Amino acid sequence: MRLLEGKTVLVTGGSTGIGRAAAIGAAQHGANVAINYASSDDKAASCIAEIEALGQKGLAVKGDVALPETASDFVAQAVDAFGRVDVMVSNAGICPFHAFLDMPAETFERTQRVNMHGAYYMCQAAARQMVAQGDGGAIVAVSSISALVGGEYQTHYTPTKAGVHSLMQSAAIALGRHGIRCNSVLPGTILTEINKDDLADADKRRYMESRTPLGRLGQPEDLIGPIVFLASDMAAYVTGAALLVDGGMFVNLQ
Ligand SMILES: NC(=O)C1=CN([C@@H]2O[C@H](COP(=O)(O)OP(=O)(O)OC[C@H]3O[C@@H](n4cnc5c(N)ncnc54)[C@H](OP(=O)(O)O)[C@@H]3O)[C@@H](O)[C@H]2O)C=CC1
Ligand SMILES: C[C@H](O)[C@@H]1OC(=O)[C@H](O)[C@@H]1O
Repeated sequence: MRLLEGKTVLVTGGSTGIGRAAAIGAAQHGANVAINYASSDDKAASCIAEIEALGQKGLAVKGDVALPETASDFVAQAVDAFGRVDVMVSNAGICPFHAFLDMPAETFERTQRVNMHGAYYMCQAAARQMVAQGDGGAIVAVSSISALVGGEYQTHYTPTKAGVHSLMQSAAIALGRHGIRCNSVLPGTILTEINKDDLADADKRRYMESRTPLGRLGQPEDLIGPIVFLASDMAAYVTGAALLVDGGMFVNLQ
C-alpha cells in the first residue's frame, strides 16, 4: 500500500542519512519530494536521481536552515515546482561531539541555530503554506532519544532535541484547528555521517550495540516506516506524539 500517493513532501537535510532515507521512502510511497541540504551537492543530486527513478518528481534546494529566509525560499520553490505542501519532515541537524567544560561558544550557538532555530523556521514556513491551502497537513520532526536522556559530549545537542520534541507538542496545539498534525520521531543510535567518527571507536560501538535489546544499531531505513506512517492519513488522529525508534535502547536500564 502506498501511503503518500499524490502528496508533496518536503525534507530538510535530505542529502544523507535519515533525511535521505525519508525522502526516498516518501517517493516509494507515491510522493513528489523536495529536499533541502547544506553542502553535499553530489549526494543531493543522487537522492533526486533515486526519487526520479521511482517515477516521482524531485527537487533539491541548497540552503542553511539556521537562516529564516532558507525556510521561506525552500517552501516557495517547492510550491513553484509541485503546487502545494502536504508534509514537512524537519530533519536537518548537527552533533559536533565536545566536552562541556571547554565547549566553544560558537559550537554551542551553531548547534542551537541549526537544530532548534532551523526546525522552528522550517516548520513555521510549512505551516503557513498549509494554513493558506486550507486542507491540513502533517509535520514530522526528527528529534532523538537524546530529548529524554543525556550525553557527556552532547550538552549543546541534547537540549536542541528536547526543544524539537517540545516544539512539536506546542505546534500540535497551535495548528490542530487547521487540521495540521505535528509529531516527532526519536531515533536511537543510527549509523550515519553524524556519528561516523564517534563510532569508529570499536569499544564505543560495541557498548552502544550492547545497550540495544534488538542487538544492532539502526540504519537510516529504519526510520522510513515511522516517518511515513506519521506523515500519512493512517495517523489521522495522531498529533503531539513522540515515537521512539531505538531498538529498545531507552527502556534498557538493566
Ligand atoms: N544518527 C543518529 O544516531 C541520530 C540522528 N538524529 C537526528 O537525525 C537528523 C539527521 O541526522 P543524520 O541523518 O544522522 O546525519 P547526517 O549527517 O547523515 O545528515 C545530516 C543532514 O543535515 C544536513 N544539514 C546539516 N546542517 C545543515 C544546515 N545548516 N542546513 C541544512 N541542512 C543541513 C546535511 O546536509 P549536507 O550533507 O548537505 O551538509 C545532511 O543532509 C539530525 O537532526 C540528528 O540530530 C537523531 C537521533 C539519532
Ligand atoms: C549523534 C549520536 O550518535 C546520535 O544522535 C543522537 O541524537 C543520539 O544521541 C545518537 O546516539
